[in-house]
Amino acid sequence: MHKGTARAYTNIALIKYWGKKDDALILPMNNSLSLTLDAFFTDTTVTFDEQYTKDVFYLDTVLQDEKATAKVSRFLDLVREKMDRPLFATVESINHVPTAAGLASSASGLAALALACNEALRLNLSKTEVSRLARRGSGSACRSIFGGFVEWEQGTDDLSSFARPIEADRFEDELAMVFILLNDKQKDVSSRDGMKRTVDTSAFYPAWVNTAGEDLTLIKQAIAEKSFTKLGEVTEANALKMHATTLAATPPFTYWSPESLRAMEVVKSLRKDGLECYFTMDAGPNVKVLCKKQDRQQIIARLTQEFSAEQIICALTGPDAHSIET
Ligand SMILES: O=C(O)C[C@@](O)(CF)CCOP(=O)(O)OP(=O)(O)O
Repeated sequence: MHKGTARAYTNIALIKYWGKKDDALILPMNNSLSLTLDAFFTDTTVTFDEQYTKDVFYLDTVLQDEKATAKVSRFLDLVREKMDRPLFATVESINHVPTAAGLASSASGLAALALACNEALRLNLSKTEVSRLARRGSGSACRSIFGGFVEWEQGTDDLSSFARPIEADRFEDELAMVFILLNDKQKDVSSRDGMKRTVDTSAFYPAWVNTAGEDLTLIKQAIAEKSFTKLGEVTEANALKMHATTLAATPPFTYWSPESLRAMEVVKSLRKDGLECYFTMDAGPNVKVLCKKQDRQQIIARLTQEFSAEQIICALTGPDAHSIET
């Protein structure tokens, strides 16, 4: 029996990954850059055992169905390629994410699974190699191997596509991200399906790829200069451009709900009142507010006038993924 447990944290992209150059290897069209956060993380235990006759997957102690287990098995097959004697495994993931949140925890989940496999099988993979492995599970997961600011180098093949931490002289410690959780009934298009439809059909998509490269340069300058204004402006603009591509897809779609739009307007009015903050959004209706750590209490106070307290969750920057003793 080979057992390992690891913890990995959620990351939110400031420069988005939105579109694959290679679906099978999960190679992106552009580099992305994210901030790893401390408030949401996944603990994953993987146990490989000669006795097991199939892969089994528990998420938050609930036995998962065929489809969810198949996704984990596809990932485990990558690990089994590295084993002299391939074994089946039991995977147990606990998401420390508010369940009502509907927050995508696939990034922290797959990152934790990759690191847990490295521990269980004593593969002695470097963090870069674990990031590369996690990428094969879910693109954004490769960024959750590292804490703070992280850049995913798009690369040109499996070997050259992985994430690396960005040295920022602890600028990340001056920041906070306040989540506005807007649970909408509508079934969102998954990020995987959404980006595929966009790449395949959206007239706006080529412009997105071009400007994403420029935005990355600008945001790295902002980090180097510790300019929060520049960081926020580029982050907000990049998210708006990414979401604009979905409107020109066939069939068109958007992740924005009426409440998302209201939340974005609230962020703009906070800025007008001198409380500097910027929003970003991913493949769902939730709105994430990037602000200075020192302003977070004032911003939370204003947001709880507009939304209920349980909809507001504050995160600070988070650490590298790491193994944990169970
Ligand atoms: O995180 C970002 O850069 C932006 C997004 O969150 C969406 F806004 C994309 C996440 O995509 P992911 O779930 O990693 O897709 P996969 O590779 O098909 O599994």
